[in-house]
Amino acid sequence: MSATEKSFPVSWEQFHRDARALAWRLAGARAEWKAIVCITRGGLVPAAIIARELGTRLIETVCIASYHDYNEQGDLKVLKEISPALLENEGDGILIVDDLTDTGKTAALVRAMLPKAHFATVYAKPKGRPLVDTFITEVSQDTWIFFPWDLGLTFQAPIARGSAG
Ligand SMILES: O=P(O)(O)OC[C@H]1O[C@H](OP(=O)(O)OP(=O)(O)O)[C@H](O)[C@@H]1O
Ligand code: HPA
Ligand SMILES: [Mg+2]
Repeated sequence: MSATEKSFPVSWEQFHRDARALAWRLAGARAEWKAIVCITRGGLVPAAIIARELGTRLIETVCIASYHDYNEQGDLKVLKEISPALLENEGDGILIVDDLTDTGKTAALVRAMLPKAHFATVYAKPKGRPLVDTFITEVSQDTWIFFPWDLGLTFQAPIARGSAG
């Protein structure tokens, strides 16, 4: 991915609110989803919240890794594929969930596995946006989203001291 200049830190409360907002939209898109396929690891957290809101009990994972060192994307590696039972009818009625789409490479790979599934992410950047059916918040391509599970409480330098700290 390209160099990121801005940061968008997300608290647990904000993530919960945004994932719940996504669930509201998905509830309006279809009466019932056959299953949720979540893209690990980031998709596990919104998938749990959405499954709770929509009453979905069948949850599958597709395990993909690509960002190895902070914001450096390497080759996409599929560590675990989707169960063949869920690949029937090209994924019609299946909901794919991830935390975000950035370049769209992960979304394109999973979309090819389930072409008729509905793809939902909590956050989207412009390059990935066309690959997603439903999302909540868009941030610019040069923004890095910091998820609550990657953050801790640290001292913040006063604004008057400037970025030098
Ligand atoms: O649109 P893209 O540029 O493909 O990037 C988006 C993907 O990158 C992150 O996953 P990552 O591969 O870092 O693994 P993780 O979910 O285990 O953190 C994120 O959770 C998305 O799945
Ligand atoms: O902006 C991001 N934040 C966290 N993980 C990511 N993986 C790709 N882009 C991002
Ligand atoms: Mg991921």
